[in-house]
Amino acid sequence: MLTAVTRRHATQYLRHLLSSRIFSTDTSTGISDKSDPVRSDPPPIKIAHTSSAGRGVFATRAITSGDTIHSAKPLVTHPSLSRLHEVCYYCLRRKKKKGEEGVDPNGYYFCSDGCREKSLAFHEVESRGDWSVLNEYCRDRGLKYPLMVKRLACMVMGGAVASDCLDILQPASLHKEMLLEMEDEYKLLRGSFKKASIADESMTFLSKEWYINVLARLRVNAFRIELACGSYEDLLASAVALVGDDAAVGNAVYIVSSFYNHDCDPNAHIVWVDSADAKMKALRHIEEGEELRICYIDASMDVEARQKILLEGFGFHCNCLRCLYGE
Ligand SMILES: C[S@@+](CC[C@H](N)C(=O)[O-])C[C@H]1O[C@@H](n2cnc3c(N)ncnc32)[C@H](O)[C@@H]1O
Repeated sequence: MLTAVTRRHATQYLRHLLSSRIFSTDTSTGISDKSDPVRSDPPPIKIAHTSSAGRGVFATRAITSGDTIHSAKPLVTHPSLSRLHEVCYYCLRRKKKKGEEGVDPNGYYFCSDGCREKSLAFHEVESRGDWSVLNEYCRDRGLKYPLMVKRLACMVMGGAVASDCLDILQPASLHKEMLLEMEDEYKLLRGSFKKASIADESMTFLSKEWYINVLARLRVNAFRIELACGSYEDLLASAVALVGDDAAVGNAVYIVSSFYNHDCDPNAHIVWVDSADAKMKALRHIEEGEELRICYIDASMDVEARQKILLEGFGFHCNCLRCLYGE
């Protein structure tokens, strides 16, 4: 539950986001899709309370099927462990050619000087640590969120973001086993920073409570990113990755996109083309005032499977029309 102070803070923060590049309608540095120009400001949405799903995103005017509703830049990204040296360490764009071009001394690839520059704030801190133990821990258990928390902690230490920048997002409710697991992850993370000789003053925010708070928000709000295949080679690489069940290039969290609620028959969806820069698109005609909803899961699953995943992963019983009719 938001307190009065955090609610005021959240409102100010949202205002800031709506006028900032995090919530962007500018495609010049994001995905460029000249055949489908993004409409000019302001974006046709507002965030408001829903009757049964907390806050949600509503259309402020009619939106045509296929329109880009808005573009979105991630606040935090992290490549999948199996793709660490195959995708841009900042925007998750796939490495085009084999070879050393754009690769830093640690073997990480940056697709452009822009991405290298934007990652300076966290990469300087991150490259001081030895993350092999944390990576191994995550790889063994199939975890991805601890890596995003590590990246966020480096961003905070590098001065790129405030330590409470995700507080506005809804957290997952956590059970006891999850909390115990998080305590271990926290110790591992803090220990790795200590070994990297990060000064205690730079880590004052990095408490166990901060770790749990951030991870609880990532659990509900982070997106798993699978890029469209741009070439025959990409297509084959994806097919190979699927054998290892890891087709995702990485994970990312966005602020405004995190306010979209779920429907098993959604009217909007999030699209990535070649990087973590995303677009929200309308799947059908949307009336002014209608709530925009995306599908969090594979919509082709049967109703029981969908209900189970939504309850266990996101903590709610879906009562969309498809679920009500048992479709
Ligand atoms: C990504 S957030 C969406 C924004 C959220 N409603 C908020 O106020 O920040 C996901 C959470 O929203 C709620 N939610 C999303 N879709 C829902 C639905 N169809 N029915 C009930 N709750 C839903 C659940 O609590 C879920 O964990």
